[in-house]
Amino acid sequence: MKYQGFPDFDHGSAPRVGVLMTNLGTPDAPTKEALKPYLKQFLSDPRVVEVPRLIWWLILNGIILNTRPKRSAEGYQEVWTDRGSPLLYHLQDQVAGVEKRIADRWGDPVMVRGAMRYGNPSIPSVLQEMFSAGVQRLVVLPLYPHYGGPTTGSTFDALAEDMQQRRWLPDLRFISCYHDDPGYIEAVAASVRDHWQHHPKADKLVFSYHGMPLRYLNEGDPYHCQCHKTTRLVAEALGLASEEYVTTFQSRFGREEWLKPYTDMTLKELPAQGVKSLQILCPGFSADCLETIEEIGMENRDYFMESGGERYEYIPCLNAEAQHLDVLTNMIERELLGWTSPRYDPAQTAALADALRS
Ligand SMILES: C=CC1=C(C)c2cc3[nH]c(cc4nc(cc5[nH]c(cc1n2)c(C)c5CCC(=O)O)C(CCC(=O)O)=C4C)c(C)c3C=C
Ligand SMILES: [Fe+2]
Ligand SMILES: [Fe+2]
Repeated sequence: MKYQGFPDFDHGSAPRVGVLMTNLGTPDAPTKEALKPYLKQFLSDPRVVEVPRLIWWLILNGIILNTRPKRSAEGYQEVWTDRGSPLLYHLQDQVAGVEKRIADRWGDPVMVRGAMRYGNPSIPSVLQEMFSAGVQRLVVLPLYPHYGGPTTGSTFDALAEDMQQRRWLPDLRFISCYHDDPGYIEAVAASVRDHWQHHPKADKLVFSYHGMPLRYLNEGDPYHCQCHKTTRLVAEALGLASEEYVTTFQSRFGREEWLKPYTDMTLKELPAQGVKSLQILCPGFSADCLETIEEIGMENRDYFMESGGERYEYIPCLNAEAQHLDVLTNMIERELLGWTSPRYDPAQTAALADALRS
């Protein structure tokens, strides 16, 4: 059978609206055995590594997958919790929070689920669950504020690849970015203001975003511009002058030139320029993960302090903070309009019925 369907579909059953929230992915355990298949899936994606396939296959299987899993597993061990990987439990909390908000306003026809682009729960397995439950209209929200081919673009590929196998396709709405959404900007600014309530302002506020090869920007990826726009809008909301903040790019991988300035190099240079205290945030990540907790919270702290820095504070991601959940829900609700309507409050409906009867 070429196309997968639901032969036992009950014609006439009520169609449902679904919301799928996705993030990048994470290994099932912080071990080199679990890292190897995870990194293989991730790094085999041509959206992530744009290198001719045969050359990359040799490098990936001959070198990277023999060395990187052990090193990455050590990093994951530093951040692993009782609930597993932070990226996964934050996604679970974000989904639960949005689900509750949507259920309160829209009722049962809307089904909210979370999935990971790589690893588990996989996008195909969650789509199968949603379509089996009768979802015929689907809103997809990749939890990346900034559009990037390796992240958002790749998420769309995974959806498309799944749907190429299906007989009955849903209506589809895909939120490709929200880097300048006023609610998101305000939530990021509020997280900084909140931090300033308990810690005096530092010499510099560093906005650190995940990097990508410079080549992707030169070939038209909007990610770099969107990151700079977020920084500008948050800085405006905070009333910062241009010398009070800087945008940097982290998590370089491989030998190619990536977006600059690099976070690690910048932090090593700042103390010599008179910056002794800094606060750093990662607005490109909707949830804390290896790249923020370990790389920014630990590794880069050491670089700054060893180079003469005196105070270093990491401001956490928005995670499942109430304001963030409101922002995500608002974005989704804008997409739901026209597909379904907010349900009536049952008490109000009963009162109206009583009033009509009397
Ligand atoms: C190899 C190239 C990579 C590109 C390009 C890239 C882009 C990119 N990534 C994120 C967000 C995340 N990356 C995460 C982990 C991660 N990223 C890479 C490589 C590239 N990323 C690797 C090899 C890894 C795995 C960890 C490691 O071995 O170092 C994560 C998840 C972290 C977790 O806790 O599980 C996120 C999130 C963005 C936003 C982005 C560019 C737009
Ligand atoms: Fe990455
Ligand atoms: Fe740009």
